[in-house]
Amino acid sequence: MAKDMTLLWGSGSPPCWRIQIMLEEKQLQGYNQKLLNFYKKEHKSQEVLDMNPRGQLPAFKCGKHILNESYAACFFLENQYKSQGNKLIPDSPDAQALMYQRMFEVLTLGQKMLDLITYNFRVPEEERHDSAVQRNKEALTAELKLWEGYLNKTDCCLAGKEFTLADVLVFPGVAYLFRFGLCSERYPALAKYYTSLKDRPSIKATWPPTWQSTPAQDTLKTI
Ligand SMILES: N[C@@H](CCC(=O)N[C@@H](CS)C(=O)NCC(=O)O)C(=O)O
Repeated sequence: MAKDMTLLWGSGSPPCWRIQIMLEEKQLQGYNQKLLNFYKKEHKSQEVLDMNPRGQLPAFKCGKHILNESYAACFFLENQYKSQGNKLIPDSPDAQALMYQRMFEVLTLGQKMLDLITYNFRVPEEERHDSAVQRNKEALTAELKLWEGYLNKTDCCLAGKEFTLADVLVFPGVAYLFRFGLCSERYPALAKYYTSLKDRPSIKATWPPTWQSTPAQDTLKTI
């Protein structure tokens, strides 16, 4: 069945990584895949646009179904392959409620992270303001404190002891924070979460290849 799936992806992109982790968790190795280069603008190629008119990655096709949103693809795979590989939606109402809550809350964390990390790429030099950077820093710091609090209250994974869909969707963003220099000492619960999951087979097998060959950055080291 995995032979009927195609993933166009970019290295280091959290949304792409989510689908890769999901495919591993569901034992769907052997899918067709193509690693594209953002710097060469390969995500704007006709091949991608045919699957994703926004020219963004991931672009994922499963049989006749195109799923360009990482959340949509992960939910679809969990539902279609419920009994294959790891079950990622817990039955217990407590764990399920926490899983849904955290997986959607991370969209806010992701936005605040990108507001700061991508500021210089997005905003032309003459329009940049130190005060805007400072505001972005403060917003991200406040958000990270919330996540520290959440992770201090759980055992290992976001919704309890079991690895769930929330971890598939959130872990790549947390890894991205550390890739951009988040300080483990100032954010010990996030660091513990990152360390405890980074060697999970589905995550290790899909670690962004460009992160292995290029040095980490220090954009977030002062927050
Ligand atoms: N909502 C999408 C987000 C996809 C997305 O933002 N992809 C980024 C890479 S992380 C991209 O392709 N950016 C290039 C662009 O927008 O031109 C998802 O979660 O799948």
